[in-house]
Amino acid sequence: MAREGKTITCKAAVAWEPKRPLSIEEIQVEPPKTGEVRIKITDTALCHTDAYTWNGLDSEGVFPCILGHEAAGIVESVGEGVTDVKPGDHVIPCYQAECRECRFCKSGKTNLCGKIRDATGKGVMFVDRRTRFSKNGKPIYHFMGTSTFSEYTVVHEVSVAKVNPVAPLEKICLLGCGIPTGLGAVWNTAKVEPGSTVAIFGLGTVGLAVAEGAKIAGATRILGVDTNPSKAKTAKDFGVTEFINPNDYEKPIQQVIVDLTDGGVDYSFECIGNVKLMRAALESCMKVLLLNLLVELVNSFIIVLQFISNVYNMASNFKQGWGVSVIVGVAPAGAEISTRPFMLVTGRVWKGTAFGGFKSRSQVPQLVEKYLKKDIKVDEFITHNLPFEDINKAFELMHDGQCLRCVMHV
Ligand SMILES: NC(=O)c1ccc[n+]([C@@H]2O[C@H](COP(=O)([O-])OP(=O)(O)OC[C@H]3O[C@@H](n4cnc5c(N)ncnc54)[C@H](O)[C@@H]3O)[C@@H](O)[C@H]2O)c1
Ligand SMILES: N[C@@H](CCC(=O)N[C@@H](CSCO)C(=O)NCC(=O)O)C(=O)O
Ligand SMILES: [Zn+2]
Ligand SMILES: [Zn+2]
Repeated sequence: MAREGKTITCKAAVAWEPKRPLSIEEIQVEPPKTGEVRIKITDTALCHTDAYTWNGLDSEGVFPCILGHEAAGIVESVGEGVTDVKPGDHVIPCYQAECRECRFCKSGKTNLCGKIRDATGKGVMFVDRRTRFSKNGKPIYHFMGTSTFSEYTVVHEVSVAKVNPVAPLEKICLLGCGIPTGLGAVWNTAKVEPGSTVAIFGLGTVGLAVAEGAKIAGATRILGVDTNPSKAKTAKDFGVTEFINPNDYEKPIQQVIVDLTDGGVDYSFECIGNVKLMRAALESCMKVLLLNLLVELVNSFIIVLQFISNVYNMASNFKQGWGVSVIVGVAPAGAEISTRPFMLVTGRVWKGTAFGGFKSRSQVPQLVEKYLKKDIKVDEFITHNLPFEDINKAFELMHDGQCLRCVMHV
């Protein structure tokens, strides 16, 4: 409390420039201004997107900056006008804001908020377009409005989800990005229904959360695609029913999936960030050929009841369209997707998702409650724990394909 209103000097992992190892530095963190909250970060994990920006692949990347956006902590102090949280509250900083007042928030059509997005994209705070971080007077920019690779960070009130203090911060930090993204891609964006067939490209935390979400939604076949053979066992634990390594096949991966599933899947999810695989995911979706339908009909005459049931199923397939493919992965700056327009004309639907379509301040606390009731997995995604000082090792672990999530205790 004694630090309230004063600049704090603390440790942070600074990204001075792309690809240069993060450097643990003593930095200055200014007090929060109007509508802002200063948080003591207790635990932070590394998401692939941090590595992506650090690699210089993000068109919005501003350096020097403090990366990190999957974390939990305790409110240290609040700026003027902040009413939603107070010092001592347990919180998850969210990279997607929810102001509940802007056109986007009120639309009911998106989980994205327009209020502070422009400022967070430029690495500054909304109220004065300046950064709260510096080292000996040199500004250090914010990242995704969160910058959790620091003992203390300043975020906008509209980006703070207040959570049940009973929940362990060292676990629920993961609910700041990867897990909600995967679950929400299935539940909110694709709206997978029971009995569906699903294909997931990329079995990192996001892809495995998609698998878990699909299993909970009642999908009966869940195909998991990854070039890392060691993912086969983990994938099964998260609900994947068939593991596919594209390197084991001569054919393009979409053909492998179409052949395995009698025409394609109902839903596919790209969780890698590779535009070629985004195309493959779309083209893995169901194509119902007229010939298939005729064969089905002939077979159906065998038993009248079966006929009625098959006709009903086919009719519902028509109503549902022929497959929804959701882009979750974040592609490098400048990359573009392509496919034959015919793929869409004949019924496939291409969608994308940010934070799984969840409204951050309202729904992250609900996900924490789900975790406490053991309705969703979280602990199982934590494969490594490291002291904050070893943050560069977390990047190496992710690069080597050895880890799902590495939590750093700050
Ligand atoms: N849209 C969103 O809101 C959102 C949120 C979080 C993460 N992301 C993005 O989702 C993606 C996944 O994130 P993550 O943290 O799970 O990453 P991760 O690095 O842990 O997992 C990626 C997986 O893809 C596999 N892979 C890589 N190249 C492959 C290939 N050519 N074929 C098949 N498999 C391949 C890897 O082996 C790994 O298992 C990233 O692009 C990340 O930036 C998006
Ligand atoms: N800044 C990049 C795009 C990065 C991106 O797409 N981020 C995802 C979240 S990744 C979380 O790990 C996202 O939600 N985007 C929507 C948003 O940032 O508002 C670029 O400029 O291409
Ligand atoms: Zn808003
Ligand atoms: Zn993330």
